[in-house]
Amino acid sequence: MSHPASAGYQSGFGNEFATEALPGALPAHRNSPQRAPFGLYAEQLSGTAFTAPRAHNRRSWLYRIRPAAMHQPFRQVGNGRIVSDFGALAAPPNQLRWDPLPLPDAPTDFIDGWVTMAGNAGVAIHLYAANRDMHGRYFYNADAELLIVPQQGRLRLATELGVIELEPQEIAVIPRGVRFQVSLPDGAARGYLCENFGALLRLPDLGPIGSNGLANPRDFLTPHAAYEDKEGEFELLAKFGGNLWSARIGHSPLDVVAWHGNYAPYKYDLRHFNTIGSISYDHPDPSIFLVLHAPSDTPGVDTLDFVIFPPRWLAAEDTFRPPWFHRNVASEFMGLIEGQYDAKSSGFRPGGASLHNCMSGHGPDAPTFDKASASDTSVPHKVDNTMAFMFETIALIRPTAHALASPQLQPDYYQCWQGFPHNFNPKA
Ligand SMILES: O=C(O)Cc1cc(O)ccc1O
Ligand SMILES: [Fe+2]
Repeated sequence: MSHPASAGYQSGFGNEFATEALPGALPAHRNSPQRAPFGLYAEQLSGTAFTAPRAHNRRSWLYRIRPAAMHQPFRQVGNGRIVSDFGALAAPPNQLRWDPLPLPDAPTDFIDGWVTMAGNAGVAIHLYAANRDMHGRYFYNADAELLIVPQQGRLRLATELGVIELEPQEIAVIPRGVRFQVSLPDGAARGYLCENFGALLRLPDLGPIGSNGLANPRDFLTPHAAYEDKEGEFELLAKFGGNLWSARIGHSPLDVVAWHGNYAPYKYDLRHFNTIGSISYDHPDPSIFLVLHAPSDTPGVDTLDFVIFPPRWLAAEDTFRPPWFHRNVASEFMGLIEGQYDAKSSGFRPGGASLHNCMSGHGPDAPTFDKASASDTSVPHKVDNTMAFMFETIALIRPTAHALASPQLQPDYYQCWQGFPHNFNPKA
């Protein structure tokens, strides 16, 4: 398998990067010289407490044409279909599944295209569907870091710290506070978003797996510095305290000419995931598919797990190979980027979503159960052309009113677990 090299990006997870779009723009050996090079303003962007332990401390130094403080006052604007209060409704214990969100008819940019599906204190889960570029409009999120999972159409993420070109089967993370603008090279785009309110996403420990495997750090890519030196009548939009606020700004805020530090956006190609599984018997817990997680203060318990189900070989003998029937203390919101998910024969479509909340029974649908119960497990089988994912959290994932009233909600989802025959025969 070969994929394009990391041309145009700096590689590594959480590294101390250093990059300048103009040679000499990055001050040497100090952050805040009396006068920064080329008349730039030095500015620190902190993503963790100043005193966070070194291993978790994230901040970057930005050398920019104008300080970030230079804009008109913010005024509150409508939140559109973005919801931040997840306590208002009773969350049903039903298994829920949605068809894909249709692409919009009216002109809709990446921010206007957010529809909040569900959330809790640790995460907010949205879909986006958009058909036009953010014209003269820049956005930042003071509430969370933003995990972007495109499903259809590429995204061009022009951020303060450089440009990320993103396509389906890749993900990006934009740190809290980083200003950015999204354009759509394919004219339309759709996908999933997860706001992470908890600890910053990090790579999991590997335990007995050893020093390599799952998502390898070198496959995470951070852009080089790139800046716009542009004056005009622009809008700076902020998501702050759950609400949207708008300010006029007379220049592009993407004016960072050089930066260094470890608080920066990144992308990762899910096709590079080193998938590990059983080569003897039994289907392991899905924690082996963990890409990134946000740990809580309790060891082993996460406020967000980002898990994928990539193409892989199934080789376990005398084993029911697809996901088993189960109930978990964790709550699971799933999406499908491409192909078919191996626990479901139909109905879970690319761009669609499902929600199996705390202790709600779920697992293979009836046709999948029948097929896997009868398959020949003496030969390996490749699950191919597929990419599903899961946002899993320790807290209940509470669907929004919109999600529960959505025309995409499948009222007959429960049917896929009806009609399992009574096979029990104590005399067999
Ligand atoms: O519900 C799901 O499909 C996700 C899932 C997959 C798996 O292989 C084991 C447990 C689990 O929750
Ligand atoms: Fe599950």
